[in-house]
Amino acid sequence: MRTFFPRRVRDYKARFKMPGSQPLRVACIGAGYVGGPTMAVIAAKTPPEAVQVRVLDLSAERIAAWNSERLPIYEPGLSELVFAARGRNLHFSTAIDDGIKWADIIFVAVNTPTKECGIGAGAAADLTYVELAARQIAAAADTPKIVVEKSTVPIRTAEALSAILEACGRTSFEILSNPEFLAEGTAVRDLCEPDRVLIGGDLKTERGRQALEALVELYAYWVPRERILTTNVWSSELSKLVANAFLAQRVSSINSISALCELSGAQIDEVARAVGLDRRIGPRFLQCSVGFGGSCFQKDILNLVYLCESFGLNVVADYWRSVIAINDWQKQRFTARILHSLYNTATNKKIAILGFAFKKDTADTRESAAIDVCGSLLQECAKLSIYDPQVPAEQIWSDLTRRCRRTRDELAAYVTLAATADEAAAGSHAIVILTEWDEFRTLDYSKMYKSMCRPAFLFDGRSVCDLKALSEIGFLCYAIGSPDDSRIQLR
Ligand SMILES: NC(=O)C1=CN([C@@H]2O[C@H](COP(=O)(O)OP(=O)(O)OC[C@H]3O[C@@H](n4cnc5c(N)ncnc54)[C@H](O)[C@@H]3O)[C@@H](O)[C@H]2O)C=CC1
Ligand SMILES: O=C(O)[C@H]1O[C@H](OP(=O)(O)OP(=O)(O)OC[C@H]2O[C@@H](n3ccc(=O)[nH]c3=O)[C@H](O)[C@@H]2O)[C@H](O)[C@@H](O)[C@@H]1O
Repeated sequence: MRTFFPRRVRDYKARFKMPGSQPLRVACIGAGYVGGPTMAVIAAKTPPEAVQVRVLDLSAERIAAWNSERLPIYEPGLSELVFAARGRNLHFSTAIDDGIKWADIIFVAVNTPTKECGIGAGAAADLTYVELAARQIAAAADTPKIVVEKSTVPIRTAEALSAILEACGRTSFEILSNPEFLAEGTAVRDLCEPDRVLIGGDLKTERGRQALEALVELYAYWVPRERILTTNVWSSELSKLVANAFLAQRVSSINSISALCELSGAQIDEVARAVGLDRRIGPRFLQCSVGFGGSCFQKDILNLVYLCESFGLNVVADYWRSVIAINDWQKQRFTARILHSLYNTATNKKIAILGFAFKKDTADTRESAAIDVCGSLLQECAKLSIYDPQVPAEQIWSDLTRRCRRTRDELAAYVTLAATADEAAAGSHAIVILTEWDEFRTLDYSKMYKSMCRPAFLFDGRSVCDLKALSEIGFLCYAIGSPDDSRIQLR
């Protein structure tokens, strides 16, 4: 059989124990939320004699953090994995060219944000970083490589990658698509026990099949074979966008119904439970909220919309665009409700913001609903006291200065960062819950109430509170999807 890759790539799993055999060399360009945890799990799940992993990034600061005691991202269970594998078969480095030369398999897990200018601005994916990574690989590689598209990319990006690599490189490349489905906050669990691993490859050529099999073998160390799905490259690329679009669509669907519940007397949790018990629908992703955030849902739907439009499928594009429209509306609706309840003026009123991350168990704030809600309240000249258990202060300042287009000094008159929820609430007119951190479920709300102005309001954007208990304490409450507290002014 003709072989294209070094011997250690073929059947390495069976051979690694043979004297003189070398481990498979895996590199990853991009040490972010995906590259870091994914490589940590590969290293943790494979014997060092069989697999060695290098994570590469342009950012010296990020790499230094991965090599330190304080990792650059917060993810439950991650530090334990990294500390155990680091130096054994997991290495973090800025020596990108070296890493490329060294590797057999190179994952590309760089960022693919929404384009900010030019054709497709505001919708298409910006593939600058992917292309740069491809050019770096082409320039440095001198032996055959398997290049794995891990970043989320538009359909047919592999074709562009292949063209760049083949045109500029001195060796041959095989491109695989292997999109990542981990969710932040549960990344380690998702990677260790994935619902599926999706690998797209060129099934028509022997070389393509060999590359695909090498990656399957790598995952097969810990993922049952039946959960490793192989498809053609285009199906794999598109499946990732579609999976995110479907998830986001569920959140927008339940959020749209939350508005109806508030006006009609139905209770969103009860509706979601009743609907989700139908096995055809299922119970997950039916939690109403102030709006979905995170770096990917909006960007990937926009990407899908752009793709549909470029194929002339405008009705399909409009359908998916409405998922984002509902999300934007939900955030605006929530903020408007706060304002109306506070007698239509928030000027100089202290408001306690509990939670700034886009979901619990992460310090990530990308596209967090909190940024929009806080930004709108600041436009109303409210004084915000923000508490989040994980998000660093610098991140909050950076998000708010960008959102409000004001300097930190200008904002400092209106924003303070609190060290505890109690501190944020003291002297405030209202508590606003924007992230579903577990600790917000068990706060001493009676104590907080005593330290607040009267009437004391609580706006729950995440359904974490027991509204009945809070009402008994004396709070005037509004929770998304719950029938309105008749004591609150609505218009
Ligand atoms: N964040 C998430 O939960 C998920 C993200 N994804 C996708 O994975 C990709 C990466 O996302 P994140 O890890 O969140 O991004 P990130 O922004 O956290 O990390 C990307 C890293 O790539 C580095 N980088 C960019 N160009 C480089 C180059 N040429 N050479 C070396 N390093 C380079 C950046 O310095 C950065 O550290 C995106 O396409 C995203 O859509 C997929 C699933 C989940
Ligand atoms: O491509 C990606 O980046 C990832 O995007 C999401 O993961 P993530 O954004 O980390 O987190 P989710 O748990 O999906 O939550 C996204 C947003 O939806 C919100 N959400 C989620 C579920 C729900 O029922 N209600 C709800 O409002 C969350 O609070 C959060 O703001 C997907 O779940 C991952 O499969 C995917 O890999």
